[in-house]
This record gives sequence, structure tokens and C-alpha cells, in this order.
Amino acid sequence: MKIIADENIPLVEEFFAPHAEIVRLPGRNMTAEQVRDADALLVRSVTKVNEALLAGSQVKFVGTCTIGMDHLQQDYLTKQNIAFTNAPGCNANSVVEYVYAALCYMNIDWRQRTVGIIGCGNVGGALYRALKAQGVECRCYDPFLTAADNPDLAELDDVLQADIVSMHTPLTTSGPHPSRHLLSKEQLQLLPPGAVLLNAGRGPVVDNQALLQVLRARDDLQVVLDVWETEPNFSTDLLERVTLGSPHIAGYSFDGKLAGTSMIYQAFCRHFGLSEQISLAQVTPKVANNTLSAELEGDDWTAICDLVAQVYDIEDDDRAMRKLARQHLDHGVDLGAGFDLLRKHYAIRREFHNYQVAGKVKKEPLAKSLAALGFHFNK
Ligand SMILES: NC(=O)C1=CN([C@@H]2O[C@H](COP(=O)(O)OP(=O)(O)OC[C@H]3O[C@@H](n4cnc5c(N)ncnc54)[C@H](O)[C@@H]3O)[C@@H](O)[C@H]2O)C=CC1
Ligand SMILES: O=C(O)C(=O)[C@H](O)COP(=O)(O)O
Repeated sequence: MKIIADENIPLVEEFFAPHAEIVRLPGRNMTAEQVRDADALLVRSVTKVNEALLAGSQVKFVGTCTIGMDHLQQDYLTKQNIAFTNAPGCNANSVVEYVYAALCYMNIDWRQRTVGIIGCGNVGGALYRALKAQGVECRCYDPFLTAADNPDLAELDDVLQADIVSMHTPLTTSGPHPSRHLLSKEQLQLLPPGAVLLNAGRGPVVDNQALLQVLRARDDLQVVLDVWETEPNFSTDLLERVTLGSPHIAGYSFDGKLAGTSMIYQAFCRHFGLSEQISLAQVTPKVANNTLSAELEGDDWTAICDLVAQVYDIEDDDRAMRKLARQHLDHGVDLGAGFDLLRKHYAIRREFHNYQVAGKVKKEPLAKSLAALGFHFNK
């Protein structure tokens, strides 16, 4: 059996080598010629898996080691009887941790604000539950859910009135509620003074031209963008006006990436009737020096954000984006290639649940927040 796999999927050899010959390729430029004689294709979000890529091939299984599936031409795959699967929820924790890191960076204590969540599935739902556990007032917009799924559902316009709005929908262009340009100029203008908008879903869900216009006209908004409408290219003008910008790495915890590979491995084994030879636990390294210390007796907010910053300093990601934008503007460095390089060489980032807080956490509100964020600690 032959597998073609994106070069940026970790541990493909460890998982799949007992079952198949593996050829690694850059994901963004995979060609029909390259995949023609493959039985299975393992991709990430940068490969358009469509008729142009697969027509005439013998591919029978496509696995994307990501949550998002907007890069798969699903109707074509179904028509051709090609099995396909994603890795639902694999990096949901990572995206939620990105949101916390961004709010800490902006000095925003989410426990004192209302939070609007747009798209309440694996990522938005995890964020919602964690915030509710800390007593935060949430409003959620998700037209595919009912009050039985989520008692805090509200209309989109009401959700946009929250102090913090976080976007977690898939990118869709058809169906009853397409999400492309869900936030266009009209919706963006509804954001109240001082609002914070985060998009760590897919770039085109927020109309980037409209966002730029709104940010040119208003200086009372703070925007965090992990995803961009024209990836791998992005608007340097827009980057200049957002508070934090990053190269689509919200889901890039090492744990999330490994979970993605492992979930696709399991689906691959099921599809081809193979028995699994290796498990996620076997290949997940322990974090060396995983004890974190913070001033636990002082202000809760400082303690939480101190711990978050020790695990994930989001400012590094923002700095790298701004450096790339400067190199592009001053020296003509290719933005798209630079964006992909930042992602390819992304540092290893582990999720909060790998860390133990030193000392005893005696204060109940702090304990609630640390538990909600996933840290281990002693009471
Ligand atoms: N920036 C990054 O690194 C990452 C981005 N993502 C993006 O986040 C998206 C969401 O991930 P999950 O929560 O795991 O997916 P999910 O499928 O579990 O949940 C998505 C939710 O959005 C809702 N939804 C769909 N269309 C909507 C609309 N028009 N308006 C409001 N809600 C809508 C669905 O009903 C569902 O509850 C992924 O599809 C992916 O595009 C996911 C992981 C990492
Ligand atoms: O899981 C998703 O969906 C994502 O957005 C991924 O984290 C994106 O990673 P790449 O597939 O673009 O490497």
C-alpha cells in the first residue's frame, strides 16, 4: 500500500510505516501526478483535495489531520466512493488556550466580562464550558444547536454586543447558514465600544476588507486574528491595525497535532481492516520540567496569566508575523512563503494539562479558574 502524506504531519512514519510505503510531500503544492498511484492521502488544511487532484488516481482514503474540512471537495469524494475523515476536536484545547493567552496579553480579565461565542461545537463548546465553570456570562450564536444543547443561545446581533466575541465556526459557503463573511461590515459595526473580537476559526468568516475599513474608522476595538482571508497571504495593513496577529497556529499545540495524526491513523486502520500497532499514549512525550510557579497568594488574575505566559507566550507569534510583514514591505520577502515557513517551523507548544502548579492553591476562585484552564494543582 502507498501513502502520500503532507511533510508537516508529525509522526506519520511511527504510526503508518508498519502498514505502507510513505512518501512525504509539501502539502500546498501536491499535484495529481504525485498522488496518482497512492492508496491513501494524508493531508493538512493547505491541500485542496478536489477533482483536479484526484481524478484518475487510485486513492481510496483521504484523512485530514485537522478539525477543519473546508479544503475537501466532499461531494466529489462521496460521488467517487473515496472515504474521507477529519480529526474532530483534535486541537480544540489548543485553540481555547490561544484565546486565554490572547486575553491575558491584552490584560483582559474574562471573569469580569461577557463573552460571545460564535460556533459552539468542539472548540466553542469547550471554551463555553470552561468559562461557565468560572462563572462567566456567555452568549452563544450557533443556528444548528437548540436550547437543549446550550441554554445560552442568542441571536447573532445580541452575541455581538458582548464585551469579548470569539469566532469558532467552520468555513461554509452553502447550506442554510453559510459562514463565509458571517461578520461583514454591518455586523462589525455592531461591536460596542471597547469590544474585543477574536477569530481563530477560518479567515473568510470575517470579511477582512470590511474589518480593515472598520478599524480605520474606529480605534476603540481590539482584534485578534489567527486566520486571514487570503492565506497564506495576508493584509499587512490589517495586521498593523490588529492587537495580535498570528499565522494560523491557534491549533498548533504539539498535543493537538499528535492527536490529529493518531485519530487519522485509527480511521485508516478501520477503513483498511488493519489492527492498530501504536497508540497516542505511546508516542506522546512527557514534558520535562513541568512544574510552574506563580504568586498564588496575591492577585488571582496575575497568577493565572503568569502561568499561561510560562506555557505559551502568544506575543512571540505576533512578533514573528510583524517581522515577516516588515521584511515583505522593506525587502520584498514573499508573504505567503514566509507565512508557511512560520507554520512549518513552529516551536513545540504543549497544552496546559501537561503542567503542575507548584504550591497549594487555597483560594477557591483561583482554583476554579486553574481547573477550568486545565492546569494540575494541589488544593
Ligand atoms: N485556527 C486554528 O488553528 C484552528 C481553526 N479551527 C477552525 O475552527 C472550526 C470549528 O472547530 P470545531 O469547534 O472543532 O468544529 P465543530 O464542527 O465541532 O463545531 C463548529 C460549530 O459551528 C457551528 N456553525 C456552523 N455554521 C455556523 C454559522 N454559520 N454560524 C454559527 N455557528 C455555526 C456548528 O453548528 C458547530 O456547532 C473548524 O471548522 C476550523 O475551521 C479548528 C482548529 C484549529
Ligand atoms: O485543525 C484545523 O482545522 C486547523 O486549522 C489546523 O490547526 C490548521 O493546521 P494546518 O492543517 O494548516 O497545518
